[in-house]
Amino acid sequence: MRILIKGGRIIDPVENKDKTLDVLIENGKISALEKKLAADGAVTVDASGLLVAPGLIDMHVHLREPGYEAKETIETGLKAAVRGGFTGVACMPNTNPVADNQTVIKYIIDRASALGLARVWPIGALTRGSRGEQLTEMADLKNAGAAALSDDGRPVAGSGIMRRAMQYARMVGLTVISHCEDPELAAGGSMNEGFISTRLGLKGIPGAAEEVMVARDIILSELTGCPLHIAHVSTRGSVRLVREAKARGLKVTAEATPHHFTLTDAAVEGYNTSTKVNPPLRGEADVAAIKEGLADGTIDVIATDHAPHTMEEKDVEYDSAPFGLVGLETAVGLVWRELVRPGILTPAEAVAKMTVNPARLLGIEKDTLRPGAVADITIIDPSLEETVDPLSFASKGRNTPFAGWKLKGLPVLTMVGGKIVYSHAGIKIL
Ligand SMILES: NC(=O)N[C@@H](CC(=O)O)C(=O)O
Ligand SMILES: [Zn+2]
Ligand SMILES: [Zn+2]
Repeated sequence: MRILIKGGRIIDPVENKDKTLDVLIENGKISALEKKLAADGAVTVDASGLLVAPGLIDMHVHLREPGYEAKETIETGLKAAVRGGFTGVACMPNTNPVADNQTVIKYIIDRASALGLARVWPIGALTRGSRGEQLTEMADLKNAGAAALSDDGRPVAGSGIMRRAMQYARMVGLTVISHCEDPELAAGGSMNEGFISTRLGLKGIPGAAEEVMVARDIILSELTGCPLHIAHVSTRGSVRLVREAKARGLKVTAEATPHHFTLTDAAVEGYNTSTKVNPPLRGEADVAAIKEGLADGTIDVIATDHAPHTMEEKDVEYDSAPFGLVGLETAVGLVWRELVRPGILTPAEAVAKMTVNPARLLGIEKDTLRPGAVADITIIDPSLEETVDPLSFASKGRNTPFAGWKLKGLPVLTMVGGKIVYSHAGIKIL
């Protein structure tokens, strides 16, 4: 099987490339990258006017299987991933049972590879049952294929256990991904603490609930030498703490989600439970700081924190709804709307935050379009515009705050290992 992608603008942040070239794919690999390639008998994709990037990676996804298949399965989650332009995702361990042992990690890997959609890198739990009490067998998790360690979904409340977790994670060579939330400061809250929470009569979660833990984990990363990645940064103070940590040369990285750089807590007015997410949507100064952090490199990664829930679970009073919103199928459109078109990031910078940067953190090689590389490729049409329709999602989750939004700049083809796993109806394949 040979595929020729013709006339696209190649964006390869690793090779520092941004120019119009043809790409030939043979036997699952990129075999040539040149001007005006000819390949008789090859399937040809007309990519004129389109961007051809290394396959996008979303390093923060909740696939929900095993245990919560009513919310999502590995299959529906990966269908959503490829439809969103992602050739690979890292999935969080807050399943049932928790991914705190080899069996669950291996199950996820086997199930995903049998599907042949996007690649999956499971993240193992830091503590047993993510209960924050006893460490997991981290070396076993790594041997089974865990790409990083996290108790995401729950904060690690105790500083002592977090310190020991980082010591062991460092020994086995895995990054710790931290969901930074002080449980006492956040207790009972369902949205950002501020003027709007007061007006809506909802209990707030202060930015400080995140920031005290970001500060703590940076201090523990320095103490232990363990690489630390801060999940879903939502406040100006967190951005500042990460910036300072980097300036001091610490091994600290961070991610931001599309919802946190697009929406403020004003979106909660109307009590749409699809705006209920942890950490909560924050204020305007926070959104501005996240954009600044993305632009100046403080925030290395864009990740969705795709968190599907059923309609029944979300169709309740705001304060009793579960936290989380889906993101896989709106991510690229929001990146283009909020970051690329306004000039906050170049296309290559945006692509780097969704390819090589998360890949390096997870210890994955595939992140380039250089000949010889595995053909994981995402094609984006910067001028394609569509209205977000949750009913058309491949995900089981319909819980998006972006329903009805017009997004421009969308993925149109996703290729994994030389196989086209998603293509938009509008793309020309001959
Ligand atoms: N982000 C969320 O609001 N929810 C996530 C958990 C998490 O990412 O902490 C979930 O698993 O539903
Ligand atoms: Zn989290
Ligand atoms: Zn999460």
